Amino acid sequence: MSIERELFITEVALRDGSHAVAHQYTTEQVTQVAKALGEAGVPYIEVSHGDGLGGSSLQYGLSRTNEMELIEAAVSVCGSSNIAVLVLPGIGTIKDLKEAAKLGAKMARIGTHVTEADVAAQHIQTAKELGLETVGFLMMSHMASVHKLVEQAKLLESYGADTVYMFDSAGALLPHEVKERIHALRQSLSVNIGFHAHNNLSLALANTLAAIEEGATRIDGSIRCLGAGAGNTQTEVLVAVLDRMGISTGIDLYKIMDTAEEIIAPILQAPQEITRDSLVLGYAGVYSSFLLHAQRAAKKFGIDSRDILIELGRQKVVGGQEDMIVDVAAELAKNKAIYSV
Ligand SMILES: CC[C@H](O)CC(=O)C(=O)O
Ligand SMILES: [Mn+2]
Repeated sequence: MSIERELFITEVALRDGSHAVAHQYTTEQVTQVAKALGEAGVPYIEVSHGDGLGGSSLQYGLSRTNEMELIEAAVSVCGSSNIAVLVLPGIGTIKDLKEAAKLGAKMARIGTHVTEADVAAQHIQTAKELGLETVGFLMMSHMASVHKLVEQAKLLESYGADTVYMFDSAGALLPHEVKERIHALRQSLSVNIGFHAHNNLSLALANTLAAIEEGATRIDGSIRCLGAGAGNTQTEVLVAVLDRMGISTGIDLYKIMDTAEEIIAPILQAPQEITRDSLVLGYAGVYSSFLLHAQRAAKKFGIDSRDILIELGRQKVVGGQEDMIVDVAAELAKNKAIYSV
């Protein structure tokens, strides 16, 4: 039986949420979550290291479990849902992509920094050749003008992406800025438009609704907000709100709420609240996945993690420059020592 959906939700807790659990997912956890999400009727479930295939490293954080094992486990229990994998060219390789496809992944989501779309060409083309539904996405979209965003999105479309997403990776955008950007994308592209929010300024749902109003039909959610920083648009809340708006997602509201309460809540290492640090991510426009790295560096150097995040925002540090977090912390600690004598 085919389910009627006007809007397609990709659940990202098993990928974006990997940042929040320091990439420590076990096969048992992924199996339990993917099975429940499948039963709830979630169309796409993303499973990968937080930084995508191949992300397990000292730079990004070592995974507890090989992600191919997690993908295989999710595929075996997800029913008619599709498993998606995330790939950042430069981290994830074509070989990783082929391996994930062989294990049964059905969607590839290939992303770059908002000004670097050209590095995604080969990965997008390969994903299409592998028969995968293919998403191209642009991260840290608050850092580019609307004109630049559209230019880069058109490149992703020209490489063959079926859908182009705008990612508000820092949770820094305000609703009117989301509207303007999604409107421009909708006007300029023929493919599906998607949106991925972070809740650092408590705007994930408002921004998501703004994106939908402007024509986005592919939306990322994280159940119980399990994602980097303050997490993403909370899936079960989004499903309820869309239902009230008369927009069908094909997701069973009771089942997704039960999954959040009974399966996800016990996995959370800390409540997905907007803490002072996650608030600063949105305020300063810093990549949400930097949160735990900055907190660790703050502890090591005896300084306030907010100062590290503000400085990273000032220096416009982007994904892939995680080593800068320690450099910035060391510099701030040195200055603090100099000025305190
Ligand atoms: C893969 C890096 C990053 O976490 C992708 C993402 O979810 C974002 O930019 O928000
Ligand atoms: Mn994210």
